[in-house]
Amino acid sequence: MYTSFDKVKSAIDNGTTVVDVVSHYLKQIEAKKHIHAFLEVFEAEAIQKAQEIDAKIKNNTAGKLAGMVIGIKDNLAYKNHKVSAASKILEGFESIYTATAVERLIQEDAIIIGRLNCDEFAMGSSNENSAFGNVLNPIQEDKVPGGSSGGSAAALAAGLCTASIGSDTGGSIRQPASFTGLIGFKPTYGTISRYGLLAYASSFDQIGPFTNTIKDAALITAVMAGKDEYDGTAIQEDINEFPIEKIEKGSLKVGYISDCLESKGLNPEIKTKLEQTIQVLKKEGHTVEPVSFPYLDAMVPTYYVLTTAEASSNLSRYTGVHFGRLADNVKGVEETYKKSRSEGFGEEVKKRIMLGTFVLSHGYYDAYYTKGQKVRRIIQNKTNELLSEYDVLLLPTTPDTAFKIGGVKDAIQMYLQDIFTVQANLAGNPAISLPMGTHSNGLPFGLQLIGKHQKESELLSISAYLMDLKQ
Ligand SMILES: NC(=O)C[C@H](N)C(=O)O
Repeated sequence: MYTSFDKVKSAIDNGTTVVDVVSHYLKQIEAKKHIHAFLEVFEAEAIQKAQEIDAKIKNNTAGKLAGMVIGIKDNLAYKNHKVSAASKILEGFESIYTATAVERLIQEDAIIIGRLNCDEFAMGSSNENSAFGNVLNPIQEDKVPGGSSGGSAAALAAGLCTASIGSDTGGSIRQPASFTGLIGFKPTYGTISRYGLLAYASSFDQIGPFTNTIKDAALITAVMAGKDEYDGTAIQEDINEFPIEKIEKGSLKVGYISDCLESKGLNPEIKTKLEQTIQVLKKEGHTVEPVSFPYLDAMVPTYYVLTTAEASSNLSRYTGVHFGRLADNVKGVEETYKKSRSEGFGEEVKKRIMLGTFVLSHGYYDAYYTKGQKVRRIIQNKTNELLSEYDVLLLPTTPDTAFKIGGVKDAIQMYLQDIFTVQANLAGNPAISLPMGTHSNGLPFGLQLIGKHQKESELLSISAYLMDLKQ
């Protein structure tokens, strides 16, 4: 019912209260409990906030997001609320501060309705790595919703909030958006402050929204974006708006990455949809050309060498002493750390910490970490070179549609989910997954656009245009 902010606002204009809107979502959350999108619902608090915002609306003092009900991924800090990154090691931990992104949403009167399930520390592509149980894809419940922001995708796709927030290190917003038929937007690295985002791989992590409309994606992202004294890697300017401009016929230069289109693992129906999209764009007079990006094979290895290295360092703070869960009956530092970490972290997280420690270790550092950094630079340079000639790059979001729960057992197979999404994180560019098709198996899938650094308006404008062309 309230699938976009415009719909919420028009209901409010016609006499619906924000309390009504929140109550609607709470009922839906209860009815769809079994998909397990939420780890916690802030029921009483959301109703109370809604009452306050109803009063503000009456007094004409409400913020830009009054009436917007948002779920946040469980790796975003929210003062006096639990945050666990879906890990046992942080079970019961309450945050003592609020992430900048969340704070800015609240400042504009968005209502935070709860914390959303995800893969533990954002490591995964199916949400099966959550320590608190997996999430069902609301489109077909025997399928995964994708990951790591699987709860964020499932909650919005099931109609449990107006929008949701996730984080994207290597595709964690775009891949679940593709699997659930949503828009998933990863802005340029640094557009949104990472302060209060539980770090996985700091030079990759970026917060972003899941929405049903481009207008909502632009609005929410702009609210969260802009400089922040708590994150030195954040953009140095204030951002008020990402205006959506009209795209004129024949004005675009689109490069489609032929290596992705020809990739062996790509589902033929996704390939066909991409080819059709290319034809539609050409018919509208745009320049659409194949471009070569010959590093597809290097993408996943480079991503996993570098992100695991960063993760091994970032996750060293979870000792059971400073944060979260302390193992029972332990003596001395070594035993305390060992037992708390062994019991607190899940298998995938442990695997990545070990891999990251290995690639950073003396003797292997140059062979893996330094080499990985060099390849990253080559990928960045090539991406920028292509985007100096084209407005956007067009490629699939995922090789296939959502898979069966438990259906992908092989780690490499799981990592290959990210083959088309990690380019934007390695290069830092903004990228978006747009719900462009439905497969004959009944599942949605997305197409992806990669834009120029800090040109979110341009990317969102082209996205809106492409989604309109589709209809
Ligand atoms: N976090 C992400 O962006 C997802 C990616 N599949 C990973 O496991 O690293």
